[in-house]
Amino acid sequence: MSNNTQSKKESSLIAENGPWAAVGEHPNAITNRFYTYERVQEIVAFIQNIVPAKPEVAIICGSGLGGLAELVVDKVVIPYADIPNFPRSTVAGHRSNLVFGILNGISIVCMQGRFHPYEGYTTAACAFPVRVMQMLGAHTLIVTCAAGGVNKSYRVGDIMLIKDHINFPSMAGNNPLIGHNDERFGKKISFCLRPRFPPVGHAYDRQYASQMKQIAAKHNIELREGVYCALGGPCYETIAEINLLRVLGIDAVGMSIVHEVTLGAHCGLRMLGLALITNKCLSEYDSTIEAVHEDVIRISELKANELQQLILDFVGGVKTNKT
Ligand SMILES: O=P(O)(O)O[C@@H]1C[C@H](O)[C@@H](CO)O1
Ligand SMILES: Nc1nc2[nH]cnc2c(=O)[nH]1
Repeated sequence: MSNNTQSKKESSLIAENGPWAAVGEHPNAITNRFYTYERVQEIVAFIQNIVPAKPEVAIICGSGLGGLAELVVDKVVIPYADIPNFPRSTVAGHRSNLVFGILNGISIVCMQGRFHPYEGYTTAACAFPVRVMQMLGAHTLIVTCAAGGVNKSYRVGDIMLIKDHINFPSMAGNNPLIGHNDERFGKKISFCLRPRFPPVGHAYDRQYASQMKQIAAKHNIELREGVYCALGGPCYETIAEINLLRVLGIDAVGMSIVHEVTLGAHCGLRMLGLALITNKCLSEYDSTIEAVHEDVIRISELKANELQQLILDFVGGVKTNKT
């Protein structure tokens, strides 16, 4: 290859990938480049060809919680593997399907299986389906997950309404919005397109939270309310880490949600978060009980009905809100 051809090849790489593409770069710098607006549009167009109906509510199912999709009627299931450039879930308890249909009278899209940074995906790649679902028409996002109970009063099987989160990966410089800020993502609000510095202080919608509390009370389901924090995983926490999280006022710990909610806030979605406490976090050195993923899935499946009931009723209420 001539020097000229080589340098042309390098400059096109740089144009597409940024200044360090030809020489390698720090992994934290690899963020939102692959799922460009155009690539997301292609994925949206592919899906709309199969499912023309607009979903109003998007739901992301956590570990062992994908059974919710069984309640969807007039269902269209698109395996992630069939969608160009869509990642695959590689974790037990996460199927890899995008499910469309009607839930309690409202048009929904449900991710049966999410992506986690510990699977090797960037936070931007993990969360980009949020943008896909918003561009398909969703105005509301429900995120669910399995989590460890950090709060000592929490019991296995409790459901926690997520009031707020601590995004540890972002605090360490790993946020899905790092990189080019494409203002075409999301809808225009007042005079401002999606901002470079999106506020996330009210990412979890307070009105949705109070509706969820009423629904839980109606079903006699005790609902906790607390702060979720995401760590990178895939290790569960050390005892010292749990003790640290407790000092910080964190109630539940997991490995997901925060990057999805970040993109959801960026594209103007109203959001609700529910965490199922699948295990108590260890805080004594003489305890022999460790968190294991098999228990996480077992408890999720055991408690899925309660969570599904809450979501079913909530989705019905979203419909009422819209009319
Ligand atoms: O996808 P979620 O957050 O529900 O899954 C949690 C976090 C890890 O993926 C896994 C650990 O057991 O469960
Ligand atoms: N990080 C983390 N994620 C979880 N997901 C389910 N349980 C746990 C836990 O104890 N820690």
